[in-house]
This record gives sequence, C-alpha cells and structure tokens, in this order.
Amino acid sequence: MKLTDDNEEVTMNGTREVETAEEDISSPCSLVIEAFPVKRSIIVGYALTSKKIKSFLQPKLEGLARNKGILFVAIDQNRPLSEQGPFDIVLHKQIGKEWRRILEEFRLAHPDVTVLDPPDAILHLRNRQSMLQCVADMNLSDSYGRVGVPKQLVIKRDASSIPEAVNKAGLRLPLVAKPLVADGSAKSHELSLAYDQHAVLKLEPPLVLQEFVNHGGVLFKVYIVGEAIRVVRRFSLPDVSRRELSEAAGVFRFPRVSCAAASADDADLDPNIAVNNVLILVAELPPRPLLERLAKELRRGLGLRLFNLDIIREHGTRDRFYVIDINYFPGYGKMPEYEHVFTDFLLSVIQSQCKKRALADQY
Ligand SMILES: Nc1ncnc2c1ncn2[C@@H]1O[C@H](COP(=O)(O)OP(=O)(O)OP(=O)(O)O)[C@@H](O)[C@H]1O
Ligand SMILES: O=P(O)(O)O[C@H]1[C@H](OP(=O)(O)O)[C@@H](OP(=O)(O)O)[C@@H](O)[C@@H](O)[C@@H]1OP(=O)(O)O
Ligand SMILES: [Mg+2]
Ligand SMILES: [Mg+2]
Repeated sequence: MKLTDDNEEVTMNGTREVETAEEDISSPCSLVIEAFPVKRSIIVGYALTSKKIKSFLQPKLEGLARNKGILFVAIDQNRPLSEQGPFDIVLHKQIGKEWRRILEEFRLAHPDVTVLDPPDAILHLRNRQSMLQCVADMNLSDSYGRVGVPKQLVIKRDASSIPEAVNKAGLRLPLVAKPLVADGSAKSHELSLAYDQHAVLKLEPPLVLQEFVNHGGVLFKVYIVGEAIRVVRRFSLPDVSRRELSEAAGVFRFPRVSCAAASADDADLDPNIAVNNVLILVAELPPRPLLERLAKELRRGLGLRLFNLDIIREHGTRDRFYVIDINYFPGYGKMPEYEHVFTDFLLSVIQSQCKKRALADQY
C-alpha cells in the first residue's frame, strides 16, 4: 500500500569527571575488549529535554552505568559541540533545524563518535505519514501473523474536502484523527475519534485520518534498544460496537490513554476471552519471532536504534496486527530492566567502534 500525501489518496551540558588510566586516555576499548590494555571511561554526551532527563537519567541508571565504566555528561547546547567532550557516544532527542545542522557537522568531523540516532532518520518519525510508511512497505506476513498499518488518509489543508475524500478512499468509520506532525508538543498528542465524516470538519488540518481498529482495549508497546526488544501491555481505547457507531455522532477528543498510569501489565487480564465458545485473544503478547522480524526490518528501514512502536491485535483474530504509532527515544524509564538493557547496549556500541578501529589499524 502506498501512503500518499495528498487529500485524495489512501494509503496512508556539565563538568567531566573522567577516570583515566595514566598511560593512555585515547580509548575505552579495554572496557569491552580484553585485548586492549587502555582504560578510561566511556563518555556519553546527552542532549535531552528536562522531562526526558528526569524520566530516563534515573540514579539507578547512572549508578549501574558508572559500575560499567560509563559516564553521562550533559551537552551544553550554547557552546560548540566540538569544544566539549570528547564523547564516545552522543545521545539526543532533538529535532530543531539548527541542532540537526550542528550534529551533522559534528558527525562529519568526528566519524568515530556514534550519534544516537542520526537526525535525518529521526525526522522520519516526525510525520505520522512517513512514520508508518516503512511498515506498509514491509508487508510483513509469515506463519506467526501479519503486520500492517490501518488504512489512512492525509488531509493537508482543506477540511471541507474530508467527507468526499473519506468516501473516495473507502475508509470505514469510526476514524482516529491525529495531528500530522508528531513533534512531541502537547498538541501533537491531541487525538480525536470521529464517528461520522462530517464531524471531522471541525478538526484542524494538517491531520491523518486513520481507521479505528477494534483491539479489545489492550495495546502492546514494543521497546527497541539496539538488538534488544521488550514488550509491555497498556490499556487502550475500548472497542466501538456497530450499535454504538450507528447511535453516536460527532468527534470525541480523547486523552493520552496509553501512558504509564494505564499499565495493563499489572492488571489481572485473562489473555483469552471466550465468545460463543470461540477463543478470542486480547492480551496475549504478539509472537516473539514476529516482533523480532518486525524490529529487525524497522531498525534497518528507519536507520534507528532507539524507538518504540504501538501495535494492536485486531479483535477477533489471533494473528492480524496493526502498527499505529512509532516514537523516537520513548519513555524507557517505563521499560522493564531498562537500566541493564540500556547500559549493555551502550557497551555494545563501543565494542563495534573498537572492532572497526582494530580493523582499520590492520590496513
Ligand atoms: N488506528 C487506531 N485504532 C485503534 N486505536 C487507536 C488507533 N490509533 C490510535 N489509537 C489509540 O489512540 C492512542 C494514541 O494514539 P497514538 O499512539 O497514535 O498517539 P500518540 O500521541 O503518538 O501516542 P504516544 O504517547 O504513544 O506517542 C493509542 O495508544 C491507541 O489507544
Ligand atoms: O519524554 P518524552 O517527551 O520523550 O515523551 C515520550 C513518552 O515518554 P515519557 O513517558 O518518558 O514521557 C513516550 O511514552 P511511551 O510510549 O514510552 O509510553 C511516548 O509517549 C512518546 O511519544 C513521547 O515522546 P514525544 O512523542 O512526546 O516526543
Ligand atoms: Mg502511541
Ligand atoms: Mg506517538
């Protein structure tokens, strides 16, 4: 399926405390590769919002990291990046134009430093249309299930064209209306459910109109940190019955249903519900091999290592899944064992840097 962008087509900073060995401070490789005699800390520079610092840079993470030889150092965005550090890894969640330019320049000047992740790749997730294109192109289907994206339509400007565009595209009601731009602002998370296509006229483009897929009120958040995958359950919007759809009209603006307060992992959920003697899966986690394939393809396709995705199982099916949202550098603080997963990941990044350097030295 092609997700197009016109109205008609469907688709869709800080002081450095570096513990250095006296003989050489050039490489942290001894921390990850025994053959290297040089010892110094791994320096991870970070440029994150204060909200992210609070939720992610928890004392437990910093403590564990320190034990593994990793130091987090705040990047001062008011000073030239090259005058800071030196860094081994730069961790950031910023998408401003100026920051992108600074990082790109930095990457060219310091190819040995791993920037997590490349700003251009992150930009892909800033638009709810390009965000899901990779999943749509993948067309993932195997013996464990099928993964797609809900049918969607992009409304760039003219809200008056919506009813006709919805008809033409054959979108089924109800529709989830989402701001096209997903830039992390409060506004970009203001979603609505539209029971009839005329109701959408009240909404402000640019937006994405997405078919609402009944999924039993439970969604799965799949966190990806390099090669590692962790899945959690969250409560989600309840199903919309045919009857409710025939009786309801207008738009219903809904709050952020899938935030931590609504963790469904702590709830006593029966993974299976029997309806007319037919077993219906609601809360059973998606099959691991399917998620592994999906994560692998997304890592490659998006060129990202730090993200999560929201995936739902179509109610009444065992193996029909839809990806509805992908977020860059999500709320890892809510991911089980994130401290271990994240620090191991940082060590693996250094390990591949060291291997590359060792190879380059041979030639
Ligand atoms: N197509 C859909 N079908 C059914 N439910 C949906 C659909 N799209 C969104 N939802 C519901 O709305 C919630 C918010 O949607 P979405 O995840 O796209 O928004 P977001 O603001 O990007 O969220 P996040 O906080 O995860 O970044 C989902 O978690 C899910 O409960
Ligand atoms: O902290 P941030 O500002 O990055 O907020 C992110 C939030 O993490 P938090 O829970 O730590 O707030 C994420 O939650 P989970 O998916 O992991 O539940 C998710 O909602 C992202 O979409 C948010 O990023 P945004 O889309 O707003 O840029
Ligand atoms: Mg989401
Ligand atoms: Mg999102």
